Amino acid sequence: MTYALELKDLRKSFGKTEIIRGVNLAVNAGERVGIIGPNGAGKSTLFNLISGRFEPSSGDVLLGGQRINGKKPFEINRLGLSRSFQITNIFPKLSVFENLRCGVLWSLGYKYTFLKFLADLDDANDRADELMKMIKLDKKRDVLAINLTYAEQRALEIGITIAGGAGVILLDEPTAGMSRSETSRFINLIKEVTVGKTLLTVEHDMGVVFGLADRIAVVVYGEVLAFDTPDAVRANPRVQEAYLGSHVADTQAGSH
Ligand SMILES: Nc1ncnc2c1ncn2[C@@H]1O[C@H](COP(=O)(O)OP(=O)(O)OP(=O)(O)O)[C@@H](O)[C@H]1O
Repeated sequence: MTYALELKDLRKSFGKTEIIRGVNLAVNAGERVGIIGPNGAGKSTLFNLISGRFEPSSGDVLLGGQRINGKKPFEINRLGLSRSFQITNIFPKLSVFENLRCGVLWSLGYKYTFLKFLADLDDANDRADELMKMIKLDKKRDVLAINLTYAEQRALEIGITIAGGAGVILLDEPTAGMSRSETSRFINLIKEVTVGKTLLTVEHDMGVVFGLADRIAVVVYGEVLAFDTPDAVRANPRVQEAYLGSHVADTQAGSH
């Protein structure tokens, strides 16, 4: 069976310290996976290994069965994996439409001539329009990104992330900094725009991860302690002991 994304005995050391310590994870196509764990557990490092920002010390990362470790982030992107960052990477002085069109054109690659660029432009315009509707910013088409609300900027960021049509999407704390009502609306938006795609998110907010993920990977000290459905993770005594205890108690008390 080919997985959308597979990590095989993945390890990463910085100096003498092993931060990722033999991670195995197999994600099915179309699955939504939330990665949770205490501060410093290695979640961001894992994302950096998957997206090609860091090279693993050993082990493999497979995208659709193809080994991608050692490849550059842009090469991995062209192979169908797209990542958004906690820090938004939108162009503040471009409009919503222009930002999305840049995302589309970038995904087509740098290696084209001006004539090819012009030929692609019509398609890029159509695709940017389509994305704008998906992220519900069509009424803000010509507004500069800098003048959007924070939640709108995050939506734009997601639009840019999915612009190239990647099948595997990595989102780093997509709802960080949002109010509660913005967060629940945003979870729905993420679900809508990633239908049919494979989604990995790093999350601190338990409400978000339990609302969004089909399966949750609990990372503790660079290892995957559990990888299971939200209910099974909630009920897992090892997870409760190592990490979730207080959150689970809160959740069960109905505080989210
Ligand atoms: N480039 C680096 N060089 C050295 N150490 C690093 C580097 N990147 C991360 N680390 C260390 O690896 C460990 C895991 O960090 P990482 O950022 O992956 O954790 P995290 O689970 O994402 O934490 P948080 O929830 O706080 O974002 C930390 O101890 C961190 O100091």
